[in-house]
Amino acid sequence: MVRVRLEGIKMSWEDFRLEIPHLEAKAGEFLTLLGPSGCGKTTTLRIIAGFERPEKGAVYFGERLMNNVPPYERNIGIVFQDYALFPHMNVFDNIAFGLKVRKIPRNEIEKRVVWALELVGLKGFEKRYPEQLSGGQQQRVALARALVIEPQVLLLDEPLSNLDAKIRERLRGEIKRIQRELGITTIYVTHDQEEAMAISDRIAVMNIGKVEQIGTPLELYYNPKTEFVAQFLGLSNILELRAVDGEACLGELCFNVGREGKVKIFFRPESVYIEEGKTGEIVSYELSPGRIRFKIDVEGKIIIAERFLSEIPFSIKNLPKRVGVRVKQFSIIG
Ligand SMILES: Nc1ncnc2c1ncn2[C@@H]1O[C@H](COP(=O)(O)OP(=O)(O)OP(=O)(O)O)[C@@H](O)[C@H]1O
Repeated sequence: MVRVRLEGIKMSWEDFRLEIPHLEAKAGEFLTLLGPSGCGKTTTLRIIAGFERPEKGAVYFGERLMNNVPPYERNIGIVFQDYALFPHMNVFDNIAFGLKVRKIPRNEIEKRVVWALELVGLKGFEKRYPEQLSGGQQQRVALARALVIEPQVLLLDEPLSNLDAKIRERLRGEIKRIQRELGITTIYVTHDQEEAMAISDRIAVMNIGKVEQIGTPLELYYNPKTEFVAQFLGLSNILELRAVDGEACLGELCFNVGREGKVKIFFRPESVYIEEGKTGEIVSYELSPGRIRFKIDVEGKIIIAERFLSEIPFSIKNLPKRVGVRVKQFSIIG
């Protein structure tokens, strides 16, 4: 297990600047780089892999400075979005390739390939060719190929984005299980917030070449530091209010903020509770299995609330025009 650390990284293309003063994946950690297309996730991963040389800054694996170590000597396993298997080689040879290059003895290669195939649930597929495999199976082979060399760091660049939703969900569970089992430091790139939340120990949210915030999925979800992070991770309510005597109010809906002046208050729809009362007017609602999402107008501002159907004190057929609104968990951003 090794810690991966970036210090003072700067890199620029014509119309893009990547700037990462400090970013660290702890030893054995599953760290995800999450952000919209073009924010610099892949470039960051390529710098860690050694495919890209930053103009400034340093990459460390443990205490070792890696800047001048070429990719093939960094002992990393990499999986890309498009599998990148060799089409003319069967599964066994695809997985064995990196071991052959390293001149590992034949019997050791066989043992390791069998181990890797079992790890990814593809025992018995040795003789198949990539074209005889589904997308999900091809990606398992790519994962086995990355792991068979026993890398100290695993880098995954959108490995699931070419797969359909069901397989994507199953495979992400397996990637997580394997990562835990091997305890391998893993850096994962995705633009899918749900995937990032499901799979990561910590997430670094990136935007236009910068890391906006890093934290556990729950920290980021409930305590985002910026509007970008709040909005990127899901539906959010953000209210700009003026606090007086430590309290910021929108009509009857008050927040104890412990400060004066302008504040930006953030809360998730599932932190909003609905009760009998007159705080706001129901503008619309949407049903999904077992749940209900309301838009409620409170003093001219729309608040989104989401609850289990069993939690609201009214029948849907008999919803009142006005309801009481309470927010149980909020934070201040900006
Ligand atoms: N070799 C290159 N030459 C010029 N510009 C590049 C190069 N590689 C990346 N870029 C630019 O750097 C920016 C960041 O690209 P990068 O691939 O790191 O983003 P990303 O967050 O991984 O995006 P995506 O999710 O679309 O893959 C983009 O504007 C891209 O066009």
